Amino acid sequence: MTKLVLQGLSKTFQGQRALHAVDFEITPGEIHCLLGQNGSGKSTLIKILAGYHAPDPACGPATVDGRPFELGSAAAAHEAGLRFIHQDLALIDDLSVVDNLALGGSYQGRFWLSDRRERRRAQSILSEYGVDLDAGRPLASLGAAQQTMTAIVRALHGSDVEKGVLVLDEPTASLTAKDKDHLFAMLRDVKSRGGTILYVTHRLSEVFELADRVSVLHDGRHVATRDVAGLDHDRLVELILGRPLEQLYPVAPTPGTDVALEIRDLRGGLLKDFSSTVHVGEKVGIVGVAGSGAEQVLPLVFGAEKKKSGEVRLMGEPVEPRSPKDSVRLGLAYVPGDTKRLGGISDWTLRENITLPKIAGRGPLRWLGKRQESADATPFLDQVEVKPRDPEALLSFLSGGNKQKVMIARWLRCGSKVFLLEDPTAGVDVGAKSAIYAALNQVAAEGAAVLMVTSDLEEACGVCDRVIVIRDGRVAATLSDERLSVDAVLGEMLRSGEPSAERATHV
Ligand SMILES: Nc1ncnc2c1ncn2[C@@H]1O[C@H](COP(=O)(O)OP(=O)(O)OP(=O)(O)O)[C@@H](O)[C@H]1O
Repeated sequence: MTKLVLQGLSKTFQGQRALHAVDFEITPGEIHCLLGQNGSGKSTLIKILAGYHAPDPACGPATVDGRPFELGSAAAAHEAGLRFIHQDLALIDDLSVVDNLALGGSYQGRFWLSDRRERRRAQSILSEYGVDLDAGRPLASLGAAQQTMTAIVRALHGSDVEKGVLVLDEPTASLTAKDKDHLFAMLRDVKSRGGTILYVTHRLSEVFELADRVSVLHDGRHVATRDVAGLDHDRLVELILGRPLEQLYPVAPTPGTDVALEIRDLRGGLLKDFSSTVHVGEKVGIVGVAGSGAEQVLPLVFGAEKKKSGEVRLMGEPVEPRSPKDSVRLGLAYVPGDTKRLGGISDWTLRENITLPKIAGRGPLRWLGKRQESADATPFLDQVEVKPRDPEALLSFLSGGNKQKVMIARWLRCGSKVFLLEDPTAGVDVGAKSAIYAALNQVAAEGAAVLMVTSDLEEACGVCDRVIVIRDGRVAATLSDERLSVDAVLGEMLRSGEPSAERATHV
C-alpha cells in the first residue's frame, strides 16, 4: 500500500542537478522524515510536489493513492490532497493573521466582508488549535514562532489532512521547545486520524521522537529508506553525512576572566530586567519560551531595537550604539534569527554578502578588486562548509542552511569582539553544525565573547559554558557545569510564576 509515489524525479537548475532520478514512496498513515545535508535537494523535492518548480522533462509518474497527478502544478497538488508548510512559510507580511489564514481558502462572508466577523472566526480557529495569538495583528509584527504557528493552522484548518499528505519543511527551525511540543501533539493527532506526514528536519532528536521511517538524500540522490526503530543516532548521522561524525560538540577552550560584555538592567519590549556579563572567550546561551523576552536581548544590545533603559559595556567602556553600523564599528557582530528578513541580500553574490559589513580595499585609494574580495571571502566559506564553494554564486540560489552559513561566515570575517547569535545553526545540517561550533570555539580562543539565543536546548547545553533562562522578562536562572542539562533548562523555562529577584542567579 502506498500513499505517495515519485519515480525518477530529476531537477536541474542552470545546468546543476539538484535531484537525480529520485524514487521515493510513503505509506499511508506514517510520519516519514526526509533527511539530508544542506543542499541535498529536500526543499527542491518538496517545491516540485507543491507545484512551485517544474521537474525536468521525462520524469516518471507521481501518484497519490494510486492516482497519477501532474508534478509542477500547484492546483494538481491541492486537488491530490497535498498540504504544505514551507521553510519560508509562504505567508504575507503586510497582511494580518486573519487575512493570512484566509489565503488560499476563503473568508466567511459570501457577499460582503465584515472585519469583525472575520476576526472573530480567525480567533476561534486559532483557539481550536490551541494557538494563543491576536488574530488582528499584522503578520510582520509577530515573532518567528508565532508566524510558524499561523502557517501550521492555515495548512491544517479546513483541509481533510487525514485524507491527503501534510508536508512540513523544517517547521521547528524557529520554534521554542514548548511550541515544538504543541506542534508534535498536532501532528500526532493528524496521524491518529489516519493522516500521512512528510517531515523535513535537521534536528535528529525529532526523528526519534516523531517518525516511523526516514529517507535520506545525498547530493540529490535517494540513498536510503529505513525504519526508525532499527536506527540509533550515530547510524542516522552516518547515513546523512556518508561518514561517521567524530564529535558534534568539539572540546571548547576555557573562558578567560576579563569581562568582554556587561549588560546592566536592560529593559525593552517584553524584557523587564536583564543583567549579565560575558567573559572573554566565554560562550553564554540565553533561552526562554516564546514571549518570555529572551528573543529581545540581542536586538536591544546590538541597537537594532530601542531599549527603554539599561547599560551595555564593551571591554569596560559604556557603548550606546545608535545604529547597527555603529555596533559593527564598536566590534559587535549580530546574526539575527530571521535571516530571511534581516540577513543577506538575495540578489548579491556570496562574495558581496560576506564582505558587506567590512569592505577591505587595497592600496592608497582603497580599491575594491573582485579577485581580492573573493580571495578574502573564500576561507570563511570553507570554514563553515558553504556549498556551493563559489564566491560568485548568488545568495538566492543557495539552500536555506547554506544561506545561514553565509551569515555566520560574514561575521567570522569581521574579527568582532562580541558575537550576538540567534539560533546560529537553525536549518543547518549536523556536519556543518559541528563546523560552526568549531568556528565559535576558534573565535572564543582568540578572545571573542559569544552570547547566543537558541531554541535548541541540546545545542545550548552542548556549546555554552553557561545558560541563562529568561522567564516573564527576567532572568530566572543561570545554569552551568553539573547543573547544566536539557531537563534542568527546560524545567526552569516552564516553571510558572515570575522569577523572584532572590531566586534568580545573576552572574
Ligand atoms: N532557485 C534555484 N536556483 C538555482 N539553484 C537552486 C535553486 N534552488 C535550489 N538550488 C540548488 O539546488 C540544490 C538543492 O537545494 P535545496 O534547497 O533543495 O536543498 P535542501 O536539501 O533543502 O537544503 P537545506 O537543508 O539547506 O534547506 C542546492 O545546490 C541549491 O543551491
